[in-house]
Amino acid sequence: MTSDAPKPEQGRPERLSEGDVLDHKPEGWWGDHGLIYRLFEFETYQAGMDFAVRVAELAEAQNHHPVITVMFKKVKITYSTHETDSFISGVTQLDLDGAEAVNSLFAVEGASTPYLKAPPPGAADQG
Ligand SMILES: C[C@H](O)[C@H](O)[C@H]1CNC2=NC(N)=NC(=O)C2=N1
Repeated sequence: MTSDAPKPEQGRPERLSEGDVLDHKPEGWWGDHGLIYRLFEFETYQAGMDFAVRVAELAEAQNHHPVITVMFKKVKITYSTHETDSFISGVTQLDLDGAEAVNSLFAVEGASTPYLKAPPPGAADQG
């Protein structure tokens, strides 16, 4: 008897379980319902917009594109993978890699752009 369940799509990234996402999500990111996301705060609207542009450049370089929501002095970045091995969108290693890269970008920008609000000391270990 052959199973009629769709076979994992060859060459597409594996959709991770919720548990794997929680275990491996980068510092400061939240994960649920097939998404990971983080809210970044800035001193000005323009600083947030500048950061959003840098995230877009990163996404193009990685060919992996998050949803970028620009608000007043806040930017929300949300990653999920549309084309997974299981035919439905969800979190894959590509999203974890992207989120890690966005964290590095924020850390660097924080160092060089006075308008970015660096996380308060000790905020990192609040997950
Ligand atoms: C053809 C191109 O490589 C694909 O459409 C890429 C583009 N960027 C992407 N971004 C995201 N978030 N998920 C994808 O599955 C995806 N696929």
